[in-house]
Amino acid sequence: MHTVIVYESMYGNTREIAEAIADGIHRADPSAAVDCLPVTEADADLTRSADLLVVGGPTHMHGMSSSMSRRMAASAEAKREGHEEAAKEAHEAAEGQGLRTWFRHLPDTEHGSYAAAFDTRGTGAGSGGAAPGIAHRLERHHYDVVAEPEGFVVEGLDGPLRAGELDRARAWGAALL
Ligand SMILES: Cc1cc2nc3c(=O)[nH]c(=O)nc-3n(C[C@H](O)[C@H](O)[C@H](O)COP(=O)(O)O)c2cc1C
Repeated sequence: MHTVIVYESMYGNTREIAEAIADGIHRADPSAAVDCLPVTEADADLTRSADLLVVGGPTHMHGMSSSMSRRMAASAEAKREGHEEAAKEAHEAAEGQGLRTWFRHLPDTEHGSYAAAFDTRGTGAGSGGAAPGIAHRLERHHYDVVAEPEGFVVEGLDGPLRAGELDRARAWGAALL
């Protein structure tokens, strides 16, 4: 069983959730091969080799990020004092491709692979979520989406994650197997 986890992250919270999901899969099946990598490094050969493809990103404007929302995220961070390192990372993420572009180049799966989608999102009731849009795109590429799209909560625009979300991500990952 080979799992590939692909994430987009401006401030690092979605990356932390992705790594916790990988950890949960490892704990559930120590023999499972798990690759966890940013969307800028996930090429077609790797995704083609996956039996299970897990994709996640931050919620921006109620859905998946766009090049505009990623630029907004980078400039919001640049205005915050003491956040120089985070602002640099957000700027680099904004310059690179996001999940929408990545999906345009994702080859259809040829052997009916499984998939799942997650996002990070704010605490508000009407926060929306990126995961339904991600799941929809996975289905369009003929993936068999095996779990309800899941959202993990961040406390502020740039985090931190709400207490308990990393444990919940580990459990969610383990339940995918
Ligand atoms: C431009 C922008 C728009 C956002 N819009 C929403 C939103 O509509 N709903 C929501 O729950 N969170 C929203 N957020 C908060 C993000 O979900 C949060 O920054 C993200 O989960 C952090 O993940 P990351 O650290 O991986 O980038 C927005 C953030 C930015 C920067």
